[in-house]
Amino acid sequence: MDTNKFDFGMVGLGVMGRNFLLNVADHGFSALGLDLDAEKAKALDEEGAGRTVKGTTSTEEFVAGLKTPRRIMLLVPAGKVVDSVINSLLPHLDQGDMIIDGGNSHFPDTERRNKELQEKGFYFVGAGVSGGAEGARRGPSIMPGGNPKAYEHIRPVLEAVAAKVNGEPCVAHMGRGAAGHYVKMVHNGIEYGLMQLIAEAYDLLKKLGGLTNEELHRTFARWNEGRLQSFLIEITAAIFAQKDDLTDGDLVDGILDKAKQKGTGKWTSQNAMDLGIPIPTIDAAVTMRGLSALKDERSRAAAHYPSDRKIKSVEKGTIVSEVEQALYFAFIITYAQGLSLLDDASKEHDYGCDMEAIARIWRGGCIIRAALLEDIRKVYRAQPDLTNMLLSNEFKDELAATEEATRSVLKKAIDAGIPTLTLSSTLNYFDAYRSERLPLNLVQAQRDFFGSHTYERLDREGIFHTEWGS
Ligand SMILES: NC(=O)C1=CN([C@@H]2O[C@H](COP(=O)(O)OP(=O)(O)OC[C@H]3O[C@@H](n4cnc5c(N)ncnc54)[C@H](OP(=O)(O)O)[C@@H]3O)[C@@H](O)[C@H]2O)C=CC1
Ligand SMILES: O=C(CO)[C@H](O)[C@H](O)COP(=O)(O)O
Repeated sequence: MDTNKFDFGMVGLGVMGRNFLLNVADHGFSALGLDLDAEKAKALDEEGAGRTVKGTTSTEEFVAGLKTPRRIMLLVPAGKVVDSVINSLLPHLDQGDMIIDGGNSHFPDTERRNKELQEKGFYFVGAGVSGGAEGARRGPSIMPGGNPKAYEHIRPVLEAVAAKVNGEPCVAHMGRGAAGHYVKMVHNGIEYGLMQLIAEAYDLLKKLGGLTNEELHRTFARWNEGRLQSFLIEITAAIFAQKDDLTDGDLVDGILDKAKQKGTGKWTSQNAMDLGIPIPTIDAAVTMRGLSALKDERSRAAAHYPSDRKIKSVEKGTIVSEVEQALYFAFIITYAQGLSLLDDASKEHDYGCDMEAIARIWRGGCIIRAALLEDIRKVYRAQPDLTNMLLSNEFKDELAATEEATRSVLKKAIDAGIPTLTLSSTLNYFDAYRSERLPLNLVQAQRDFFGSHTYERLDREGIFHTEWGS
């Protein structure tokens, strides 16, 4: 009865939705798209020519055109739009239909929508999608969570369209409730951390080593052939080679140094704070976006505190080698921080996340894909209950081997007055994490001194309070 109807529906035919839907159609599923903008619906018809793809601006036509139980994905801006789209669809849907929110929704919203839709007899899947336009078109990494029965129903489509690494699709059920959007949020937090580390590496290479854009291009391209191999290193190499259409210079030099943010990095830091899980690399990266946005104030501060600090140049080979080691050291620790947050959140929210599956599906399609994730996957396959991958033997030797270069480059950065908030936070996290004794005994004493907050002792059990100074 449904034979002339479409297999899969998409609401939102912008950058992600249009490309994702064309990808669905490439894999033999008929695909119907809805957007309020007639131009976008028409563009889908044109781009989808030769495949079973159609765009519409009518919600009624869209819903009526889909096979039941319906599989409807939303790729619309996160926030109120998602609720508004769901509310516009609901009166037309049948029990058992499924809505998949593929945008970057905040996980508490997903939790709420999950409950509300389940109570009304519909399935809801909060699914993180990563890979940008190209990923959506050719194979993203997909992080669906929620009811496992719902996942089984969309699994064939998602496995077909997802990126593949060694034949394995970069999609898996992430866990119960809002697990999919939680995992995507942390993915983006790691993304912020890695991007800022790369930006600091660029600053160090340029200011300490005097590398030109051409040399930066070649350096990053070479790094991408080695252990730093990753999407972000690859695109960074390409960025340094990009000429500016509007001037004779290189495009990177003409771009305003104010980084925007949509909120996923900040949410990661906020939730990590709520759970008490330290992720200082990601926190520092979010802070640096904030600092970058204060461009006018920074200009005033630069005039207020002029620096006559001489930058002692470093031989190019030395700085390139040290920065490569520091980046590798920091990449490992950034993934470790993000995954330790996920491990804790999974327990706290009862998501039931499989850490190996997360590392596996991040190996391809997404923005943080990297060769390193294969090693991380192996760690969690061998020790699924590890709270922090730094406790495994896998990275012990590599961290030991790259630690000295990280210290060396940071000393030079401090001497030269080059900001390295993210890289130095990463090293400090490592130093603190492996310190059996931290000076926080003094903080406990201070808390007890001014607020009778009590303390525990090293030498005996119990809770103590002292009348300090008496
Ligand atoms: N761009 C990226 O690289 C990535 C984005 N994401 C996430 O995916 C989601 C979509 O992002 P993206 O594709 O970039 O955003 P776009 O703004 O490019 O596309 C969103 C589309 O949704 C349409 N839309 C808005 N409201 C409605 C509605 N009520 N009914 C139907 N269509 C509607 C918009 O139309 P109109 O413009 O006319 O309002 C637009 O075509 C976001 O949550 C984003 O954070 C996730 C990973 C990567
Ligand atoms: O989800 C993504 C990739 O995985 C998006 O590209 C992300 O929204 C970019 O975030 P921001 O605008 O905050 O830098």
